[in-house]
Amino acid sequence: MLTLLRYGVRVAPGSTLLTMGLAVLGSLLGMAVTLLTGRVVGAVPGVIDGRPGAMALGEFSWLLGALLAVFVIDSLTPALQQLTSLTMDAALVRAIGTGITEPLLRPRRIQHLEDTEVLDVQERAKGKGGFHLAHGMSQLPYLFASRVTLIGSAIIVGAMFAWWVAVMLVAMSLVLEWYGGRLVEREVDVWWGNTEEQRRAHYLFNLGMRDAPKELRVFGLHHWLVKRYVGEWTAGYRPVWARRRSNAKWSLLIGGVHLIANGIAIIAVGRAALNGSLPLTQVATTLPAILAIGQSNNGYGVVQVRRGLSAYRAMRDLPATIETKHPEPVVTTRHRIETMPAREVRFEKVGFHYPGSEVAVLKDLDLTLHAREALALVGINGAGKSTLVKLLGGVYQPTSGRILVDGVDLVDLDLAAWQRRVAAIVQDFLRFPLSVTDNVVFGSVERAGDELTLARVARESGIDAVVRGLPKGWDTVLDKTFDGGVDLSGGEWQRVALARALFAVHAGAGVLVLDEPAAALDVRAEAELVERYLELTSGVASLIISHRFSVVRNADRICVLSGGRIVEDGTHEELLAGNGEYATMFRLQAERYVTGA
Ligand SMILES: Nc1ncnc2c1ncn2[C@@H]1O[C@H](COP(=O)(O)OP(=O)(O)OP(=O)(O)O)[C@@H](O)[C@H]1O
Repeated sequence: MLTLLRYGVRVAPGSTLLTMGLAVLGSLLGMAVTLLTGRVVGAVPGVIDGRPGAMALGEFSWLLGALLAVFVIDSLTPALQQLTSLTMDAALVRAIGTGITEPLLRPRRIQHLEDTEVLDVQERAKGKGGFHLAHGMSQLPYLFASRVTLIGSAIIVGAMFAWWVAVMLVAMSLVLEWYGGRLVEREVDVWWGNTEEQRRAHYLFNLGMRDAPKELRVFGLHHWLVKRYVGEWTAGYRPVWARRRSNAKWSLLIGGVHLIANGIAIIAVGRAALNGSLPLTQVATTLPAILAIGQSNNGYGVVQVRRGLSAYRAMRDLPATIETKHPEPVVTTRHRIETMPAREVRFEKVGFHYPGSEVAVLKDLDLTLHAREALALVGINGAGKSTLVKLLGGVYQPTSGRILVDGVDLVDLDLAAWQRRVAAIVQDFLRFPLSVTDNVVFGSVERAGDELTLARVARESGIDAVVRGLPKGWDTVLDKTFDGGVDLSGGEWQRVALARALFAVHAGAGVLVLDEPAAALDVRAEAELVERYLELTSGVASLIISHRFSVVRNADRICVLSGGRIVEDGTHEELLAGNGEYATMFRLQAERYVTGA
């Protein structure tokens, strides 16, 4: 509790302290109500009979007034506490969100995102089984309050009646809480997506709600989906119900023992009252205190806090785990990256296999991309073209060999600065559900307000015509689920992505990578792109990857990637004359077009 409290105070000092303060105040006021009630009840017979030495009516009225005042304040604190705890919660959710995402986003490479240990810590930080750190934090005030109530009420029972009763009740309450917590924990573990069927049910639910609206209708899968979902869901929750049944047995047993302990305490108080050894005030104070101890256990809260603590520890360990396993390169040398590459980017005997995989995607690959040159890279599916782009962008590091930019090894360059020099449209480029402007200027967010460049790239990429047709022009949100938003076609999106890359180039990027830029374009748009390709990329080193030879043949130079190496290198004409892989692939494609015609 104290660890989480410290975290809360660090992140949201005001609202955390207020929330905890109000929770503890609520408990103290509750106990004050118990004490005052005892005194009021104890004083009543004397006041009615007007016994000598008994409380005067005036004093009694004050006592009653005090009880009422404390009761009213006690009733108001939960509402206040809810307000402050909502504020605390908002601050915590924000802090936890950045606490988890920031360490994952910070590294310039992405190996850590495929590291199972990092992924595991990240999963735990997010809160396994839905037990988010924020949930743990939200239980903290109740747990603090229940502890204060437990201790305070035990003192009341001990001081006013008998310490053995107080000790017995506290021990029973803690045992019940501990055991209740264990039962909750076991049920939760079975509950939260831990069965294969639950995961499948979850997948089917998303399929129906979000992922496949068109296919489900086209293939008439509606009834199949509902039936399958119900089947998987029912099967998935069977272990949960089995666990619940077995839990209920134990809950009844331990709850029974707890009740017996409470019963013993109440009978003991009753006996003492009847034989005259316990005055009425003590009786009226002790009985509610006994009940308060009985109710102060909170097994669910304990589990929430315990799991919240484990999520907190994982979140705290996440940056260190990433830094230790995937240290960011420390750059000691200074280079003028703003002008790189002035001559070339050279892959020198580069070998690469993905983390966790033994398969070498690239083997001793040699390739030079000259400054201001348009180089096309071709190869069959899975040849490693996109992988090569990832290495060029520095998101992965070669497992052997090196990549030299103007003779400087990429590992000796400031990676963040180098990545700003590379503008790329990758195959699975991002489609931000934001305005068209945002989608384009994200190419170089520092130049976001540059209207001239925006207009220029709109012309060059051909999205000016698209934007003119949108209801709010550049401000239109590119996602139909937002008010006034629209959905673009695949080809229109591709132009937006092209505009984004061109925006980056005009903002100063020195390398332009176009990975399948024409895949979703219609024939005319493709022809336009091809026609303007060299013009668009003049002045930068550009690498274009495409299976369409109409796009590729215009490049200054074409390289064929096969078996992890560059096996052919030359102009379109040279490669055709060479009669190698390129010529075969080209003729196959050309033949199909000719036959089709
Ligand atoms: N993250 C990854 N982890 C493990 N293997 C991967 C990963 N990404 C790609 N691969 C493998 O690397 C090989 C090369 O993939 P890559 O995407 O670079 O091919 P490509 O030439 O771009 O193919 P395509 O023409 O289909 O786009 C493939 O065998 C692929 O399965």
